[in-house]
Amino acid sequence: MACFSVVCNNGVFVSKENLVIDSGKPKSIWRNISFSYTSFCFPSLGIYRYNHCKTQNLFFSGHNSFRLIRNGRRNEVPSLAFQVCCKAPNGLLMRGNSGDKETQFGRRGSSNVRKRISLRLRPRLRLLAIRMKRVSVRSMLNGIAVFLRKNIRRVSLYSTISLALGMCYLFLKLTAVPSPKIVPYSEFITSLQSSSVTKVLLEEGSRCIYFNMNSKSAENTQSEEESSAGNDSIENLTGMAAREDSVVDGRQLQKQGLFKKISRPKTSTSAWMYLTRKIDHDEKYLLSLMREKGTTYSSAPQSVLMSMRSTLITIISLWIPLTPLMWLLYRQLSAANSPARKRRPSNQVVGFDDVEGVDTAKVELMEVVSCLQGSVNYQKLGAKLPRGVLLVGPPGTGKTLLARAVAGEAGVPFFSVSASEFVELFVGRGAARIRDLFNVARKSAPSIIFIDELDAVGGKRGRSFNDERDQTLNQLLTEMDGFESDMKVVVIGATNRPEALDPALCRPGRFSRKVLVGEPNEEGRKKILAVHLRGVPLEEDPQLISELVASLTPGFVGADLANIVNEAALLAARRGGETVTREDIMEAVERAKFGINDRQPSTIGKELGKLFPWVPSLMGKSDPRQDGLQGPLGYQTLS
Ligand SMILES: Nc1ncnc2c1ncn2[C@@H]1O[C@H](COP(=O)(O)OP(=O)(O)OP(=O)(O)O)[C@@H](O)[C@H]1O
Repeated sequence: MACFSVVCNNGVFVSKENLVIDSGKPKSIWRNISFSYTSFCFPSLGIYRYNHCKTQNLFFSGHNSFRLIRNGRRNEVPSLAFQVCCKAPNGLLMRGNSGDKETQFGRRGSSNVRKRISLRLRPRLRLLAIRMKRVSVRSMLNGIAVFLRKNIRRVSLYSTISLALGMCYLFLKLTAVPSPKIVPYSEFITSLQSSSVTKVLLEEGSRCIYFNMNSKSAENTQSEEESSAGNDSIENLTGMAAREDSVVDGRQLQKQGLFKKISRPKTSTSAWMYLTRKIDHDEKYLLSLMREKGTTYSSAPQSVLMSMRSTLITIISLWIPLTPLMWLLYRQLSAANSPARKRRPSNQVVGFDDVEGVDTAKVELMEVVSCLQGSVNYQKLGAKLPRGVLLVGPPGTGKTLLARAVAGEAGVPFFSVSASEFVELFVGRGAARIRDLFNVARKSAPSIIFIDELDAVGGKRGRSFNDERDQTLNQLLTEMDGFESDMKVVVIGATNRPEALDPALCRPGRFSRKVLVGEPNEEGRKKILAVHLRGVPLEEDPQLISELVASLTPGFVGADLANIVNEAALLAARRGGETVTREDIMEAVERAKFGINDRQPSTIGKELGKLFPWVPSLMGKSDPRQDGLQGPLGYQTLS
């Protein structure tokens, strides 16, 4: 066993297989040692942590050392980095890192923090280095090519957007000119009055007034500005200095050239040095003042470049907040978001064999299947294929399953939607989706459209102020009318609330065929249970179990029975069994009937006791007279 890191004078060392802590003290002192924190790093698996390792992992090895068998894979070689921290009963903290020069006892310092950071960092870097070694340029290029091929549309869209943004940025950068200094209007007037303004430009179509001052005044203004900047700087520097002092200091510092960094460049490339905004109704005075002082003034339109610049900036600043909104809108409106999910016949795994206990409904739907497949020549007698079949019944009776079975048996494209998917935020979107769905179905005829929970859009009109829902329903009615007589598209709707449907939807020519999918009787329940028990490994004969459960579950629908079987399998898995036993099934029935509780003896036990008084095992009793005959359901019977 090779040791690759030996830590310390009095300490901890690591081997490939396990961790050995050499306390350097007699065994008796460290007997109750327990690990408070241990972490390992395995190169291929990332970092593994075994927190609060129990003492059962700790073995004495030799006179004065302990061994922690690590739980990782045997063939893994732990990296150098790991940490052990254990507390001895006498309160001393023993801490050791694989890279430590020495193990510390009862001492925590800043070096510990550094060590801990390096301890975390080192394995990650090592891992990164290992991964980098595996990376080859060719495989990377291949990966990129595959990615590009798969996402060509997205990539081209994103690159166009980035290119456009890049061009905008370049344009803004190239056309950027140093902006003139903005001054208050009052300052402009004062400068005019003191005849320091040399040239004025009034921009047409805006309130901007550009002006230049003679160099002396400009310098004065600049120095004033600089000294005020100096003040700010000094205030920043000292933070405590009085205002007046700081002005003096600022000037001194300015003289010393310390403000070179913050002072404006003296030579401006801009044609105009100052900018102010016009005040309304003051034009008369302004013009007379300029005339009086002999100032050169003119007016000019905004330059094309500048107007382009400002338009671009406006557009970009508008689009930045608008983009997420537009994206949301696009997602809402996109046809890719259409609720029609086309399922190919090959994907269908449900057939009529999987639906039991609803024989009448099955017969009705089988006829539709035969018509779709063309095995019944209904046209010869002038009959028409029913356009819509409405499956009505309580929840969980198998309406959806029946529709899927129809599609599976007919072997035609099946478009399954939930009516709630047509309920949209935007008026007209639900109707558009209906139109879209029917268009696709028509193109793939013969086909089946299944609309689950039809009452979500098919409710009576005019009862609410929801215009969008009424529009959606109108569209559905129109689409169902719009089928040509030889168009082999069947719409199957399912609802639990037929009374809530709009009468127009149920009239002949639309959902003309109404099929009741009711609660199954005992025979039906037995058959449904047999379907669901098909794939479950049972300890006993599935038929016996089906009969037993069917007799105990009056009023249960297919979904309840499927749930019982699933619960029983889960219970069996929980106790680690290989097969599902009768007890599991009984407990699952009890859970389905009465919920999960701890009552003893169990309620179902009592019920079973009433039904089968000769059954002692299920009532939790052990009857000494157990030498009876086997009953028909596999229970002990008394002779
Ligand atoms: N007659 C049945 N035969 C076999 N399994 C059934 C039957 N009825 C229901 N099930 C089981 O119950 C599950 C749910 O049934 P399904 O979704 O078809 O009920 P539903 O009548 O459409 O309910 P809802 O009205 O609430 O939509 C099915 O996936 C199936 O496992």
